[in-house]
Amino acid sequence: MHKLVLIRHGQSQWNLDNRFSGWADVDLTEQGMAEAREAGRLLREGGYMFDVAHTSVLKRAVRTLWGVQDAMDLMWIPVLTDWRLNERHYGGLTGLNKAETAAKYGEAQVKVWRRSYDIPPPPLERAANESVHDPRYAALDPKQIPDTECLKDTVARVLPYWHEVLAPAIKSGQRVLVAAHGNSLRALVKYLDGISDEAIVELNIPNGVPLVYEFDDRMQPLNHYYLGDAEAIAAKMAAVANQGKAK
Ligand SMILES: O=C(O)[C@@H](CO)OP(=O)(O)O
Repeated sequence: MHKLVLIRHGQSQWNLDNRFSGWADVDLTEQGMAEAREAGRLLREGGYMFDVAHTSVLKRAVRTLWGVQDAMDLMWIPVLTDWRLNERHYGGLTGLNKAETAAKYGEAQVKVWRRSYDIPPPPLERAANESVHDPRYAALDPKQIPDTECLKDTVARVLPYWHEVLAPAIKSGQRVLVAAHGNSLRALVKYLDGISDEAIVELNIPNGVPLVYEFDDRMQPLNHYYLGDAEAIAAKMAAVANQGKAK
């Protein structure tokens, strides 16, 4: 049996401020850093060990990984960063307050923008898209840099990373840790669990909680579970869902 551990970053400043983040490179709050260290403590106490870690090119995921590695005394393992694990690009909603956006456009519209499978938020104007000039994306074909993304678009970049990099590593026996984002992990989980386009709308991933997947030798998922207190995790998931309420 093979295991994979996924973790969404801890609370970011824009999670706290309830703003759409997407590719904006927002840092963790003190609480977010504490969540990362607590996740590392849970993993260490659960006897987990990793040979390699993968994360996005956004500092909230990178710093969460560092917190986990530090708490596990695993700062020495190889880390690969890749834009394909980035958060879903939030287009023209990036930086806006979610509750204010719901008050303006309605909660139903905000839920469509946040959670629908194939309806993207309004796009950024290319001229306003700072990622185009960001050195971390310099190696990409400019066409690969999105102006907005729906979850389907995120699936289309996350799954090649799964098939080309993560799954072969896990199958070869490597113990892999992935620190990423709410929607890039929803993209992966949708694929692993065969979740329908309709059902994925209701799936919310909590900040800073290890999510363990078990696979058979053919990399078919057998089981998955969060580590930690079930009630606290359910409350964190509900809090994520409620961020789109007008208040
Ligand atoms: O703002 C974002 O980029 C994401 C994750 O924090 O938010 P949401 O849960 O609204 O998709």
